[in-house]
Amino acid sequence: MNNDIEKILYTQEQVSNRISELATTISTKYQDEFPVVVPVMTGAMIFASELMQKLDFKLNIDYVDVSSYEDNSQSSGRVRLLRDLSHDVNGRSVLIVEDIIDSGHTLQFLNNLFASRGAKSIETCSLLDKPARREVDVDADYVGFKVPNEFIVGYGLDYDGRYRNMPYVGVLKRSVYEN
Ligand SMILES: O=P(O)(O)OC[C@H]1O[C@H](OP(=O)(O)OP(=O)(O)O)[C@H](O)[C@@H]1O
Ligand code: HPA
Repeated sequence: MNNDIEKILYTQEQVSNRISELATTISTKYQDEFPVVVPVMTGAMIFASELMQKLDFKLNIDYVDVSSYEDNSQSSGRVRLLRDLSHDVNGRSVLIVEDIIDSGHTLQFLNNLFASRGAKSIETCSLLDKPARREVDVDADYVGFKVPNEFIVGYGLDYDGRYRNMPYVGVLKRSVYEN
């Protein structure tokens, strides 16, 4: 285990098994929908690539890149769209794929954006949910795991651009970000 990690919350095997369960649930729901699936870069890329391979229905893959964490561990509440969709979502079902819902600002911003463009339905699948930190009233429709109010890294989640490629979900030691 990486020295900066306090503890492992979910191993690679546990995460992969949960992703399979999520994919089965979502596949039942989306058989006739032909949705646009929208991973939110950069954090969701590792989870989304595994999830999307297990989704068993017709879909388009797109992505957005947004940013709200300017000082690396605190949400600014101001979400910036760094890369927009290439698909028109007017009249389409949209499935947002996130790595984590924390304050909820990112998800609220994306829900509003896609609703304003006339999406037929908007749902979210997030690998992790940290409900203790919610600042706005949004929730994911499909959640892999609820996590405690700690700073989480691995499986796509970063601190200062690092740890995204760790093949497990872990808690970052406070000493790494509290100085
Ligand atoms: O619910 P919130 O408080 O908005 O936090 C969740 C968002 O924050 C992180 O993204 P970040 O902006 O750090 O970019 P990244 O995906 O490139 O790490 C994470 O990947 C989510 O998209
Ligand atoms: O706990 C977290 N870890 C990494 N990125 C995040 N973005 C929001 N919350 C987190």
